[in-house]
Amino acid sequence: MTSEPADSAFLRACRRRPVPHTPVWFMRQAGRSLPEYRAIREGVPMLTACATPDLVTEITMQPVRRYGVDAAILFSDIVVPLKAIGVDLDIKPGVGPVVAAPIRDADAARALRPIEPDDVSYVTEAVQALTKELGAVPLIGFAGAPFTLASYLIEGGPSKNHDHTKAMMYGEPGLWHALMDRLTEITLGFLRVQLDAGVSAVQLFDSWVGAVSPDDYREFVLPYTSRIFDGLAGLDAPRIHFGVGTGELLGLLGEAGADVVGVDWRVPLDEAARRVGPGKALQGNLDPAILLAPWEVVERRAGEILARAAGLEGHVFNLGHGVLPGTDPDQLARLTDFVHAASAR
Ligand SMILES: Cc1c2[nH]c(c1CCC(=O)O)Cc1[nH]c(c(CCC(=O)O)c1C)Cc1[nH]c(c(CCC(=O)O)c1C)Cc1[nH]c(c(C)c1CCC(=O)O)C2
Repeated sequence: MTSEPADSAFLRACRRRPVPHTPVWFMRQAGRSLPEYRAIREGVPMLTACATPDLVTEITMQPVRRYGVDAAILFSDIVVPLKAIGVDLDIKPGVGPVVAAPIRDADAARALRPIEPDDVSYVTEAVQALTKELGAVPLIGFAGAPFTLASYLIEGGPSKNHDHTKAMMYGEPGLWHALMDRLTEITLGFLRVQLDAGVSAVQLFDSWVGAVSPDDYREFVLPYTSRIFDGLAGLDAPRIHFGVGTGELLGLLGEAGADVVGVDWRVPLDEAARRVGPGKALQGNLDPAILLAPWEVVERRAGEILARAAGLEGHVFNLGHGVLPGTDPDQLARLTDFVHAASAR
């Protein structure tokens, strides 16, 4: 039995140390797939829930109790720090973040001020309560990466092609870099608040960055993600970097400086390891849609992922993206047990 997060299989795998079993957690493990989540959220808007420490604590704990996953992830959202510094936005059920006045000019970009710990005191409070309640189970903090935040701010909401975002990137590079610079400071500030409060690891979600080419990533995104990981170096807390559709960017994600690279389901883990390069642990990468198939299919596919990961120095089992709301929680419970048993050494 371990008693400190420091000895946990999750943190050991992130650091590429030997583990008793492959650790597992699920992106969006807290959320609509859980009946106890739907019950507690009834009548409470998403951003209100994120700003209420008791609710954050309870919702974060729900999947830990139910599944026995190897890590908890703070219940929050990538737009919480933007709301906290005064951006007029909301999270619409079934849609996602919606921004009242999309940012398309320099004045609007200049209005984005750095975040102070007092802006998100509810996050500090929730993290402190959670680290007590979790005991030996590590808590992952997170933030949205500048590109993904920029996309929501510039488009005004979810977007398929990120047209306005790219129009600014290519057409007004000065404005783009000024906006990314501010978002980098906000992201760093929000992650530091969580680290100061006691999270054991952090994940940077650059969910939509798969929309750009490698050359454009290097010019328009890499300077900022690198600055974030450099700013969090030497802290003892592993840094995870995740995006969707990043097959062609994996080498650059490795360059950005995280300890762990999250991989979606499009690239097998052994091939992902070659693309990311040496010295990194990998996280992933079951297609969340597979959980909608019968258990026998889930088991076979999860076994294939463990086999692909067998030669890696550090592997954290996860999905390639978040749990789909229609997922049967029993599938996730069985999957957690299966990964633990099949990887036991
Ligand atoms: C792009 C992004 C967002 N938010 C997030 C990302 C990056 C991860 C990813 O790529 O999925 C990050 C996020 N959002 C949420 C978490 C909680 C922690 C977890 O369990 O993983 C995390 C890590 C809670 C949430 N964030 C949101 C929900 C659903 C809100 C609800 O339950 O009403 C949850 C549980 C809302 C949200 N917020 C966002 C979207 C796309 C949505 C879904 C909209 C919908 O389908 O209703 C923006």
